[in-house]
Amino acid sequence: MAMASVARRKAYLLSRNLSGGCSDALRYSYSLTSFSRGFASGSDDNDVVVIGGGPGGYVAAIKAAQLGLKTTCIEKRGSLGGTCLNVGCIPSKALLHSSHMFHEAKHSFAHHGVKFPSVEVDLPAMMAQKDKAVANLTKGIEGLFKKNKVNYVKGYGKFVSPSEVSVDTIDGGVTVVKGKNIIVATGSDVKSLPGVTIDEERIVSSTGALALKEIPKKLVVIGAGYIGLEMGSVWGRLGSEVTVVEFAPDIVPSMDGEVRKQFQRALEKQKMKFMLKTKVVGVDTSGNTVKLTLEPAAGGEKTTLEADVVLVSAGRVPFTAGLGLDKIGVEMDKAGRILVNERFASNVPGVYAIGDVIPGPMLAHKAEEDGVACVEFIAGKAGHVDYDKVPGVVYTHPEVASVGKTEEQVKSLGVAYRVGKFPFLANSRAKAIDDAEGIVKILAEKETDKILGVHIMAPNAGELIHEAALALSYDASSEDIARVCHAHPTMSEAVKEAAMATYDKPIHI
Ligand SMILES: Cc1cc2nc3c(=O)[nH]c(=O)nc-3n(C[C@H](O)[C@H](O)[C@H](O)COP(=O)(O)OP(=O)(O)OC[C@H]3O[C@@H](n4cnc5c(N)ncnc54)[C@H](O)[C@@H]3O)c2cc1C
Ligand SMILES: NC(=O)c1ccc[n+]([C@@H]2O[C@H](COP(=O)([O-])OP(=O)(O)OC[C@H]3O[C@@H](n4cnc5c(N)ncnc54)[C@H](O)[C@@H]3O)[C@@H](O)[C@H]2O)c1
Repeated sequence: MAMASVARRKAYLLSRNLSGGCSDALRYSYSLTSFSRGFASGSDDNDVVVIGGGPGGYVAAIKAAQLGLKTTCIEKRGSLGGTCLNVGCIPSKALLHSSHMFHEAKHSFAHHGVKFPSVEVDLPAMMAQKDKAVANLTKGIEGLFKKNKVNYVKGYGKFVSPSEVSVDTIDGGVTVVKGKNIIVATGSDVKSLPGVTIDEERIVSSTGALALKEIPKKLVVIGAGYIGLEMGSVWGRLGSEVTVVEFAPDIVPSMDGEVRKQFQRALEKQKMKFMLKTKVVGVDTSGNTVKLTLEPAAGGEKTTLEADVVLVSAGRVPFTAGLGLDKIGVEMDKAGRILVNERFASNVPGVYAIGDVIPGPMLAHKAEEDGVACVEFIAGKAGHVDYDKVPGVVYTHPEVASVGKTEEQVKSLGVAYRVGKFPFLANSRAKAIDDAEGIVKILAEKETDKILGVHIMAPNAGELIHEAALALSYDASSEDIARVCHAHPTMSEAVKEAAMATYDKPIHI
């Protein structure tokens, strides 16, 4: 049965040549031979040991167990879910939602005919709701481990050999966990900036920004990326004056340029200030406020900026401290990322790596896909991840979501293309709910109409993008999307109309 489904998948992948002719068919052919060190049979050894219980690690562990492999997951923080669940995706989305509700209540409800005398923020209650969401979800993963018979060891793991991990357990003991195959899923940590010392009170990383005890009057954010804009939005909505200092000429440099411009305007309307092409060259914490010294990125006259709290969000770096990778000879690149091949195998036989600790987008869903594919390869099955089709979402309001290539990337490839756009101002659902700021933009190959990239700015862009992700994964054309019947009235109709605009004409504009 399993062989039949593998054969079907191989025929499918080869026939479709899915990701631009490179990875899928190739990855499949790797998967036909198991490069793993084999599986445990009756011994105490594990088939798979996973170091790190984040979205990459815990998903890999569950999938490995589901594939019948004896599996142990080692996690040092005492709770599962990694950065994402404990101090990342989930708590930030909880605060984004709560702060959005406050902002709506204060600024939009009356317009909809919903009035009450006053609205105020109860910050401890907001934080408690966030903490409850995190606690429930981390416990949920422990439940999934039990259900799938994944052995869970709480402690700090380090390699003593390519098949043995010594764990300093959180209750003070030491234990050695042996595995035929070991997956490193140790994630990432905040990138520090020279001369800017994070104390998680006045100079905070995202972790501190998720747990401030008071709403800062002035918040300065260093870095206009995902974290800076999301956490800047949270505190801006709650009343902080937010200034974002960005080294590059643009916010979220990886975003489609046209959508980015509209996005920046939307954030500026929400009173977020931007200082682009600017770098922080000094920080003085001696007074009651933090004083930042700034300089144009290209050099020039220095200026100062005061803040009650400074958020350092200038990127993240792979986390491999104390793992002993050098001891077993695992190769890494200059950025400290573990180098792996198409099967997530490092240069050391039996040692694999997934998620934020390897090259690729630092996103939870990408880490999960890595985890599943990695253990499928270990089990001798077909694994599949296409980094060109990983959606990205900035969860501000409006949200910005994209999948595939930006217009700048398409241009640089020299591909002849068409663009179809549709504004939410012409979408009936968006108008009905009075939340119509945004656009859908589709890029398709001129000759074949094959979709190359989709970019959406909309209140719920993070949900809308998956129609596009599916289309891209199936090599669909814009006409394929346009000819699918979309329910009315929905925001999704804007995707259909943008698709119509790509190969022909939209109806409603
Ligand atoms: C504020 C914030 C918001 C984010 N929001 C989103 C979002 O909305 N969507 C999204 O897709 N991504 C988001 N991310 C990124 C996302 O969190 C990461 O891409 C994702 O967590 C990576 O998963 P991972 O499993 O590779 O690593 P991690 O989640 O970092 O997990 C690694 C785990 O390994 C453990 N570990 C490390 N070393 C050892 C060791 N030696 N022994 C034992 N355990 C060890 C760590 O304690 C950690 O729990 C956000 C990140 C931040 C910081
Ligand atoms: N919604 C999401 O999916 C989400 C949310 C949060 C975090 N994340 C992930 O976490 C990672 C880290 O987030 P992040 O926002 O820290 O990084 P980022 O890479 O998204 O953005 C960092 C920004 O800081 C700028 N920068 C770098 N050095 C600087 C300096 N010295 N001065 C001023 N600006 C500087 C960069 O040009 C960039 O715009 C992201 O790569 C993202 O993948 C994802």
